[in-house]
Amino acid sequence: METLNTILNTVRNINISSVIDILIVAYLIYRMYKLIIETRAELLLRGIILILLLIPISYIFNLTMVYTIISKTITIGVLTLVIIFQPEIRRMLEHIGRSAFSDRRVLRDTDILTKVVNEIVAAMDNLSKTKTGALIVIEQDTGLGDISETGIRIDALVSTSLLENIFVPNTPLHDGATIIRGDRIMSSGCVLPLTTNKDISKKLGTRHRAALGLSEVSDSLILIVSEETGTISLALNGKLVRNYDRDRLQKILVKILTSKIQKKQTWKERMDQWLSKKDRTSS
Ligand SMILES: Nc1ncnc2c1ncn2[C@@H]1O[C@H](COP(=O)(O)OP(=O)(O)OP(=O)(O)O)[C@@H](O)[C@H]1O
Repeated sequence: METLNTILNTVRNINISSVIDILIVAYLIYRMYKLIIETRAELLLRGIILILLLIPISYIFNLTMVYTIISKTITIGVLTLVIIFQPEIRRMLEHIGRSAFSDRRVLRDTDILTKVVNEIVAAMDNLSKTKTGALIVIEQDTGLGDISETGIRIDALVSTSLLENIFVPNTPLHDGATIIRGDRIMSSGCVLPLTTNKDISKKLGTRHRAALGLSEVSDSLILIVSEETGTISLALNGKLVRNYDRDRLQKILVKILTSKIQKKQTWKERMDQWLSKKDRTSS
């Protein structure tokens, strides 16, 4: 009866700020869940949930030793979690920042986007045919200013011939990654963070590990040409997909980058686009 009264009292005390409070916490938990699921943190999270479940169980069944150990180590546990989940927490905060503020790094014009993609894809295709190792990063919402500073500043319009030139073996810029922001090549010879994922194939060398590493801590699209096989791969959100041919690469890049544009368009921009399309078809 007492429990029922407590529940009723709590329900009676719910006001608009409690609802907002609950919604914010639910949203944060949901984002955290989405980021953790299918990552190396997923198994860890299951283990933690299991340990947390042991607290009420040990309390109910009077398992004094288990209860004392778990409840006493929980504070250290929280600190350890922050350290272990650091990349995931970082990604979550960046996601929240991204949804809150619009960014101008991403291409907003579909015509320019198509042109930039065409130039990149043609370069990737040629580099693949000549088995020239290459690492190209297309920056999205996560700013890569710090990584760009590890290389040599270029600041030139994206073009197939320039990209091909950059990766000519034994030239000063060929080592490391080339970073593209919008329709410009920002810099080349940049050093990317290597992945710490122990599950990836031993056959993959540092170029692919560097691509995966950056894709784990940013939303960039990272393209790789293998020097050994000429294979084209794409790293995105901590995953590496291999064996792209020219057509598939073109399609996937346009698809991902266009969806970014659409997400970022304001209602006014969408309306203007719709009206201009309508004008074109009626004239
Ligand atoms: N941290 C890094 N950031 C950027 N580029 C890197 C990094 N580490 C290595 N690279 C690039 O990768 C090259 C070495 O590639 P390696 O042969 O080890 O990789 P791989 O994944 O086996 O690729 P490939 O199939 O082309 O041989 C280096 O010469 C350098 O250009």
